[in-house]
Amino acid sequence: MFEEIKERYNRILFPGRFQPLHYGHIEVIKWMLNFGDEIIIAIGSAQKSHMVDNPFTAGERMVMIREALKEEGFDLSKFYIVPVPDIEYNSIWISYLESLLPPFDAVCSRNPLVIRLAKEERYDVLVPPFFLRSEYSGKKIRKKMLSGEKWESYVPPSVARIIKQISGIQRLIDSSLSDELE
Ligand SMILES: Nc1ncnc2c1ncn2[C@@H]1O[C@H](COP(=O)(O)OP(=O)(O)OP(=O)(O)O)[C@@H](O)[C@H]1O
Ligand SMILES: NC(=O)c1ccc[n+]([C@@H]2O[C@H](COP(=O)(O)O)[C@@H](O)[C@H]2O)c1
Repeated sequence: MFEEIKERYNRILFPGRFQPLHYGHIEVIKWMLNFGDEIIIAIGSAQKSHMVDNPFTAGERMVMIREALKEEGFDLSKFYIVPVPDIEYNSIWISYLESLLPPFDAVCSRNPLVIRLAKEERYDVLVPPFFLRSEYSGKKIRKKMLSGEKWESYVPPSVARIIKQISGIQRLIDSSLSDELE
């Protein structure tokens, strides 16, 4: 049986790490706007940066997301972009989000843990289709950055520009090195 999805939500929560924001996220955002009036983009793992899986700071990710939304022609007044540090307490993560964020009435994610936690707190969950996941994936984009392959076409131009301004590729390379010096 299909789960009931309301036709329209006031505010949809979209959590992610956005390391970095890529065109897959842009497609998910376009898709979500068919279901909701406003979107809260929660920048998860906000405390993490300078790591091979999480190279960019929450502030850098916030600027990337805002600039990309502007560049892609979205109406910024429909968006909240909020950094959210992780907590070591999954069972209260949704209440933690409720205490930090504007009220939301649905959650959009493909992450099984996020889906589970949202459903347990009785939120409607919107699961987007995969948009060209073979290419639009943070992990694959970071891998290309590390191996010197072309990565720029997978992210909006403003995101590529910001990554270059902050010497993000060198940071990623440095983050991947061990301290086992010869
Ligand atoms: N190409 C895509 N199509 C549909 N959903 C996507 C796509 N890429 C990411 N998502 C979804 O967007 C949300 C936020 O994703 P996230 O910021 O972790 O990006 P990611 O590409 O999955 O990154 P990583 O590979 O670093 O885990 C998750 O629910 C994820 O499943
Ligand atoms: N206990 C917690 O703090 C908790 C639980 C579930 C998801 N999250 C965060 O939400 C974000 C989910 O994003 P992804 O779907 O991109 O993994 C991540 O930053 C993840 O760490 C945190």
